[in-house]
Amino acid sequence: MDYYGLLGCGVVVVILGWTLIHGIRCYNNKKKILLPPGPFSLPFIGNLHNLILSGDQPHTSFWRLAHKYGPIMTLKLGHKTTIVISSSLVAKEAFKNQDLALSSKIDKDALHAHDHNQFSVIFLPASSSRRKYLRKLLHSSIFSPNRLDAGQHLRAWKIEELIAYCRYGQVASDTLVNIWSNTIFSVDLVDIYADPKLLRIFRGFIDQRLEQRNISTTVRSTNDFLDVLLNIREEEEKKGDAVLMDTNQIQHLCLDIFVSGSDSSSAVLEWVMLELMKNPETMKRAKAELAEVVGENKMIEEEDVGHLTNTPPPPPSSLLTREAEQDVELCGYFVPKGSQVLVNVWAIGRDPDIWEDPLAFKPERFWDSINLDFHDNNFELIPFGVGRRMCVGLPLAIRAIPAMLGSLLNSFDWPLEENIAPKDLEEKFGLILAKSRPLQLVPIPLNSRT
Ligand code: HEM
Repeated sequence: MDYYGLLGCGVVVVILGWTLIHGIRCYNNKKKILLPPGPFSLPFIGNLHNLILSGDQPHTSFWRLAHKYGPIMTLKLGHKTTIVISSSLVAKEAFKNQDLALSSKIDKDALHAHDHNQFSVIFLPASSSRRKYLRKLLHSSIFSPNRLDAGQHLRAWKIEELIAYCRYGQVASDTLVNIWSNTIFSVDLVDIYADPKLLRIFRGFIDQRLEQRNISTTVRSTNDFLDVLLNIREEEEKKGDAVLMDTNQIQHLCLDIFVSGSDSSSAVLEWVMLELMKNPETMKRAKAELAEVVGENKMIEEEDVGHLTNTPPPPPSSLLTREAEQDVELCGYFVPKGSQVLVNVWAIGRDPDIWEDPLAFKPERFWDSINLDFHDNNFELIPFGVGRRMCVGLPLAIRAIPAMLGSLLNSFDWPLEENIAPKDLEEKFGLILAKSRPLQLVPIPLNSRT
């Protein structure tokens, strides 16, 4: 075949190929799969009226609507298409098979202030190489078993301080903030935590540490998370690599850890204490176990935690919030690119098909699985999230929170507050459900028993 013959064949092949691909696309479009079912939506406001009129918190409204429309439903929140997942089976289907496509976070304008969206492990797209790098670093440099062991004395010391003061409530959440701030910077942060300009505060710590390191290049006495990050930066500089771990990145990473770690942990502690107050038998059993395993009036070490069955942290999460990075087919329905995907963790944790007597506080329901499996195969229990976005602080949370709770129970009697008002049981909506008003209890030191 001559040159022109070959060229002609090539053109025909290209045209046929294009026609075939175009034909397949058209066929797929016609085969159109539908969005999940959901209530009729109004122009502009979508289904916001369904949520507002119910008078409930968003997670409870979603739960009620799911009874009518099923475990995967579509709502329009304003103009935004929102897919709400309310069962462990659909969550499993979504995150076992489509995790990457569903692992981006919902973009919010507020995140663009100080470019937090560009540096945050929480808000960078799941496929971003910077995010992968940061997540790996958090696993290996702050939440690895060795690192956590190394920082254990520090956390124990903070709990001792708490027990010493014990003005419970305010102090408990302050202690948790200080545990994280000591892990990162080796200083207490709580007095300034209320300041909204946390990034600026972190900057001050970083500059101060850099100065100390300049004065003495050999001594790295704190060896906390900040030192680890500055060491990484030094390595990058030495190798002449592009410096990823610059001061800006360090500030944003610290902000992520503070925001994620502090509220969630203090919420758990408050809810467990409240539940124990409401369930005196369970409180009695927990205290008896602590006295037997550790000895009355002693602090609980993190290594004791694995031997205790009565003090599991109940999950205070409400919703996991994700955004579909591409079109996805889920349980036979269409989840369009750009839609927000909400997983109602609250509803899954209260599903009567999974949990017997789901609203009762029964730590004994976990006795068969002392080491609660919060990991990926167990979609019935996902307070720490799932897949690529799963809580990176989990290994710390499941050691530090029970140690703190156990120490409080083992050092004090907590007289039953007879007038727990209905308001005390109310939730304040957020991705982590806090109490609507702080729990105030009066501890009685054990050695003051008559
Ligand atoms: C009982 C306490 C805690 C609960 C219930 C909790 C829950 C969660 C949840 C639900 C997520 C989102 C997961 C998802 O979207 O799939 C998350 C993410 C995260 N948590 Fe936690 N958390 C707790 C403690 C902590 C602590 C102590 C830290 C650190 C000190 C921490 C750091 C983080 C970070 C950095 C992320 C973002 C992970 C990512 O996007 O890759 N958390 N957590």
